[in-house]
Amino acid sequence: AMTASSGHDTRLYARDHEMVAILNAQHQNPHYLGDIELPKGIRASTDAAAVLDGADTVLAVIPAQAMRDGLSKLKTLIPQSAPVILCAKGIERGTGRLMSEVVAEVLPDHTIAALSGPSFATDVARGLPTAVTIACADATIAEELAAILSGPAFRCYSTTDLKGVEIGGALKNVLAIAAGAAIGRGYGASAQAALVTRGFAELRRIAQAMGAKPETIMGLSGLGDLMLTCSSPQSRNYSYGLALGRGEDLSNRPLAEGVATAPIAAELCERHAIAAPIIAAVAALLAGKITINEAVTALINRPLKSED
Ligand SMILES: NC(=O)C1=CN([C@@H]2O[C@H](COP(=O)(O)OP(=O)(O)OC[C@H]3O[C@@H](n4cnc5c(N)ncnc54)[C@H](O)[C@@H]3O)[C@@H](O)[C@H]2O)C=CC1
Ligand SMILES: O=C(CO)COP(=O)(O)O
Repeated sequence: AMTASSGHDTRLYARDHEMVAILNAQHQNPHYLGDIELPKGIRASTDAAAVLDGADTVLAVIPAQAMRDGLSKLKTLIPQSAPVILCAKGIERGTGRLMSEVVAEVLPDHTIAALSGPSFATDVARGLPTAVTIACADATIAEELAAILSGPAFRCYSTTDLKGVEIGGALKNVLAIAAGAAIGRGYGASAQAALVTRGFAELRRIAQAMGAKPETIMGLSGLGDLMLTCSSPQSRNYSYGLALGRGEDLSNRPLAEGVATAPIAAELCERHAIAAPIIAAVAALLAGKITINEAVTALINRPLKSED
């Protein structure tokens, strides 16, 4: 919707024939976006070759855990000259790879960029004002992509800090589960603010260890998306946490990327001796190893330390 609103010829590949037919005929995507009117310029198809033929830029909007498989199937169809913009927020389970590292393995000769920041799909589709960050190691390409994607209500900042952008996007989902779980369990807004703030300290620590820039973590793709995702039931990760906290049934829920990212993020922190007790608690909670009450008690009773 954002590229079409900015006047670009926008083609969408999807596997679901019914969704494609409805999108082309009614300019809506009822299952994901309700009755929101999408730009008429979007043309959807189940024919990946036709969609990708001659594309100048490719946006990869596949869940993080399916990114390797999804792009592997399409790799011969993606034009060599087209930068691939990753929109998934997560760390690959099993390998611990960031999405750009996964894609570098699948499409080693392509320019890779990542688009991230506080942006609920429904807000963007409605044309509500949104600001995000696009990262690419090549500053000129990052600026070009920011110009291409920006539109009347969509403002795109650019950076060369690909890792920083990816780490923020992946970890805010894990922290949103913690925030939602605390609210769902009835711990209140003060506990929520404490979890988000100390979760942000963990994010900063991990980012520093991975060589990301502090400015990126303080920016839209870090703090910005953390604020959004940890405070709104519109977030699937936050609402997953809410349901967990309330003891609700967790089957058949929409995608919550933090569920898959939490264990691998916790493992990476442990391996690199980075203190990340909230991320570790989310992983343990999701694995059924501890209860929310035990997690909160353990966090609050950790040895006292300086606030860094
Ligand atoms: N929905 C949102 O507000 C935002 C989502 N994101 C990120 O975008 C990524 C995707 O999220 P959503 O689109 O919301 O998820 P979704 O679950 O709503 O849709 C994902 C789509 O990918 C398709 N898919 C799954 N595996 C595939 C494969 N192997 N090949 C081709 N298609 C495949 C699914 O059929 C589905 O249509 C996630 O990492 C999410 O964190 C980022 C910003 C905002
Ligand atoms: O990343 C998002 C907004 O920036 C969407 O968050 P959820 O995946 O938690 O819905």
